Amino acid sequence: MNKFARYQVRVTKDHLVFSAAHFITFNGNICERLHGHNWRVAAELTGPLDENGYVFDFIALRDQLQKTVDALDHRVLLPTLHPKIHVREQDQEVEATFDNRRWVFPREDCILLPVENTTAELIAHWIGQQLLTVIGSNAANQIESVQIEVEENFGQWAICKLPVS
Ligand SMILES: Nc1nc2c(c(=O)[nH]1)N=C([C@H](O)[C@H](O)COP(=O)(O)OP(=O)(O)OP(=O)(O)O)CN2
Repeated sequence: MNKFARYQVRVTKDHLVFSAAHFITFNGNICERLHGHNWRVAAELTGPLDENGYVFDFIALRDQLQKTVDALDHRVLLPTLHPKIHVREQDQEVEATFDNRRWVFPREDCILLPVENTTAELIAHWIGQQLLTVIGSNAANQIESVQIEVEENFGQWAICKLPVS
């Protein structure tokens, strides 16, 4: 075996897609209108081979990623760390405000994400963190990094690579 070889596994599937609504701010004070995308997700893990000759079991990776994707599907994505979009949970509803604009959604239709803006990059970051909490490096695997790719619109991908300590 070549000791300098590096291995990766990558998973992407037609069903690793979530349909969700969001709005972001950009260039300081511009806030988009609420709109939706069919976001496609791919994951890639890097690390040494285990006794099976695996970096990580594709099937376990696919199934874990599917759980996170399903949690986002048919939801409104709201950022809880945005400096100007204020998100408040109230009984059965969630209220979001930005300057003099206000949106109210049923609580169960929303997912509140601890991100500063629901950009594809920060959604990819959050998905990567979710994956790491479950499959993080341990005795059974020695994953070195997790890379999540999120396609917001055809051919428009954001990629977040998280090193595993
Ligand atoms: N690097 C990033 N760039 C942009 C992001 C992002 O998350 N990361 N997001 C946006 C907006 O969300 C924008 O709404 C993207 O929507 P999209 O539908 O792709 O843009 P268009 O309006 O050009 O597409 P239509 O198909 O014409 O609706 C922008 N940039």
